[in-house]
Amino acid sequence: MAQYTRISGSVGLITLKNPPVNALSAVVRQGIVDSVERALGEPEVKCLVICGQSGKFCGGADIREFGKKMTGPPLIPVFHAIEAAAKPVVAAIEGIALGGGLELALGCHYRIAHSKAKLGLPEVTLGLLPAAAGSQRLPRLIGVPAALDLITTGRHVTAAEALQLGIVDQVTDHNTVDAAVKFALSVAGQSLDARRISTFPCPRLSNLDAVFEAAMQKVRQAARGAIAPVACVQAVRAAATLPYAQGLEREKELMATLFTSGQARALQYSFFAQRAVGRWSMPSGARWDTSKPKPIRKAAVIGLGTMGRGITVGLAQAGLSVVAVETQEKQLMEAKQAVSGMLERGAKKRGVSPPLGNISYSSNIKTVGDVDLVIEAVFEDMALKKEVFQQLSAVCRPGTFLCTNTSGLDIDDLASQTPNPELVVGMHFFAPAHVMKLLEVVYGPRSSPQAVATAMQLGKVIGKVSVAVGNCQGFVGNRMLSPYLSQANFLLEEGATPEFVDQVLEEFGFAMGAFRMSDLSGLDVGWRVRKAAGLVVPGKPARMRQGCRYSPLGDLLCEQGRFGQKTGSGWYQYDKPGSRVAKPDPWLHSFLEEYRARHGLVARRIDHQEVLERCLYSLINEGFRILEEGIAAGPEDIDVIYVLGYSWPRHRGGPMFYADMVGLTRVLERLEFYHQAHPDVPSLQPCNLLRKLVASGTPPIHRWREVIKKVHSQL
Ligand SMILES: CC(C)(COP(=O)(O)OP(=O)(O)OC[C@H]1O[C@@H](n2cnc3c(N)ncnc32)[C@H](O)[C@@H]1OP(=O)(O)O)[C@@H](O)C(=O)NCCC(=O)NCCSC(=O)CC(=O)CCCCCCCCCCCCC(=O)O
Ligand SMILES: NC(=O)C1=CN([C@@H]2O[C@H](COP(=O)(O)OP(=O)(O)OC[C@H]3O[C@@H](n4cnc5c(N)ncnc54)[C@H](O)[C@@H]3O)[C@@H](O)[C@H]2O)C=CC1
Repeated sequence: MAQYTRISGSVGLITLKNPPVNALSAVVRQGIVDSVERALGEPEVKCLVICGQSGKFCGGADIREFGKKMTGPPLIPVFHAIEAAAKPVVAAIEGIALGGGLELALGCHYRIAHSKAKLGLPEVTLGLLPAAAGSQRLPRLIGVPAALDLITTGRHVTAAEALQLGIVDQVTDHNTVDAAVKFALSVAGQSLDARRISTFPCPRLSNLDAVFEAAMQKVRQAARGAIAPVACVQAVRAAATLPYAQGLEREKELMATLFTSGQARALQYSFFAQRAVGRWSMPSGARWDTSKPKPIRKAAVIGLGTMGRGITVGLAQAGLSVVAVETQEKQLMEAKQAVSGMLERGAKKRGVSPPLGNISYSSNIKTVGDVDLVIEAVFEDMALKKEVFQQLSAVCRPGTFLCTNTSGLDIDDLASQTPNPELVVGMHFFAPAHVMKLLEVVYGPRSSPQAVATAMQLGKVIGKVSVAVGNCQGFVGNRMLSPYLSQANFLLEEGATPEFVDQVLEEFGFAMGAFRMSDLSGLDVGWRVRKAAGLVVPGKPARMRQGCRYSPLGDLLCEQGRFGQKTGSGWYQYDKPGSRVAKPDPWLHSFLEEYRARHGLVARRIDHQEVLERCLYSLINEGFRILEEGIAAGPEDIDVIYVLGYSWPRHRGGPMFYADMVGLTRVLERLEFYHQAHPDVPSLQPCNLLRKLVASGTPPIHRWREVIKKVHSQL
């Protein structure tokens, strides 16, 4: 609702009340209309202030209303009524003014912000544009280049930047509503002609075409197929070239296309999914709201390689004390330098001082005796990790949580090395660990709810989106990646090139195709895992293992020392080791031809559809198996992992959402088709849960859990 009160006799105060973020629901919109009307009708009222309850101005349109039947007054006329008011209306912005919230403020005649407030038009991140006149008012207020930046990126700006850009008129460190009331009284009675943004001409640009061409090129490059950023540029162009009323028409037209698009649905699903994963549960019944985390003040990181360094940075930046342990003296020195560099760069960006003093370095594991939690990040070698866990059990004080950053080893096996297996969980970070938002928190059968809650909470403290998953080889993300990469390799055997497979996957929206990604992460990583699993057996019939199809292509490249970018060659060639520019490699093409000839394989023409379907549907099929086994609690968990950890295009929601969009019947049919063609590839065999969902009438994704429960109850 919106509450109307009178203060100081002559100020009408409208308070938006819709927890948690005072979103503009139908009731709130109606409340604003009624309150404005009332204030304008009261002769004693000289001016109005609009604020939000609980220190939050407004989080924008109520996203939960999207896709439902529209009720209540639409936003645009509400904001026009405010702008047209004959008494000054001042927005008192505390906390947030986002999306429709900022558009509401732009409809007001003046804006006062608290110094800690954040403002922005993040609609593009939900697959939309600021269609409550934001795309038309903002360029008129701050000019085209700045508006293009804010609207196409959706970034939030601080109050200080908003003041500098001209979005707000005043910033206060004190009570914002008091400041706004004082300000409103000071301008009461003054002419409002120069305060109605919709009447402003858009500031002229001499190089208008060039500005928009450059903006379009930039968003197309970054968008990876997302349509909203493109529509945002078009809407701002309308503001720059058309009268306000016509610009609004164009904004509406563009919004209509976006609003009903699958991309907007996917992005809005993704928004809620990222919040839903925080409400985790375990098969034991333990849950987020019944398990209390322990506060972590001091942590240790063991192993300062690629991952340990990033994890140390993340912990120190969040204000924790960190003991960073590395046995190799040379590595320790290098790590210290690298970590300090990362902290300094990060601090410079945020305008704070680097928290170098939060970290103590050591080559002796005994120095971790007084920490609350340890994160082990030594080589991916079970024997070594077991040794480290035994050492930790001996030196850590009772109750210390022992976490491992393993990419896929058995958490329970590791836990068995300690007298307190309930304190052991996986904290699987993604590289670079201080940048990537995802954290898989892996519980074993003996992990306590408190250990899971503590790891989830620590993830939050260091700014991660944490997803709780069960223990199995590769957990969720890497396990699903395995059939995807296998299919990519099989396609090479059958006639495709790495360039073609990558092109199709990148056109779909991945930041990198399967082969460019493998070259970046290092081909030796998978090679070691396959060796440990007994799959790399020199001299064995190359293309079958344990009765299943197996491609040794990656192993053969590793045997040649081609580990990817780091060695200057892999699936592609690079100018020098470490270079990032992948170039097609004639050597690789001849190698593939010789390989096919050696194995009697005849190259055939493979089209886009086959590449996409085989790579994606085998990955999705594994996702259904994971749901069936209860390794992930729901499809949202898998989708968040893929969007945040594996560069799955956000505007496609995630693999399970994508399956829902394509249609489960279609996914099942195509998997059946490919499995018939490749009966020796078990990952193409549709799993029971997928069949069950189709048999139960292909319910929409938000109802899959009902069927998953039934699958469990039959086990
Ligand atoms: C606000 C935040 C920054 C807060 O962050 P934090 O404190 O970290 O808390 P969270 O966990 O994120 O959130 C807490 C809680 O709040 C829920 N929530 C947050 N924002 C919203 C919201 N806007 N609506 C509803 N609920 C919200 C969140 O889900 C959490 O709850 P939980 O899920 O239960 O845990 C952060 O939350 C944030 O960034 N929020 C999003 C802000 C945002 O993006 N705002 C923009 C919204 S879109 C908007 O405003 C649209 C417009 O401006 C234009 C609308 C015009 C509409 C006109 C429609 C015309 C259509 C024409 C086509 C017709 C086609 C046809 O013909 O049919
Ligand atoms: N590299 C990646 O992209 C990812 C790796 N991981 C996992 O993280 C772990 C570490 O991987 P990376 O950082 O890539 O390895 P890395 O090879 O870069 O670093 C490992 C470090 O551990 C040190 N070390 C070895 N034994 C030690 C001991 N007993 N005590 C202290 N330090 C010791 C080594 O000297 C080395 O510096 C592995 O389990 C890996 O599977 C997880 C996610 C992503």
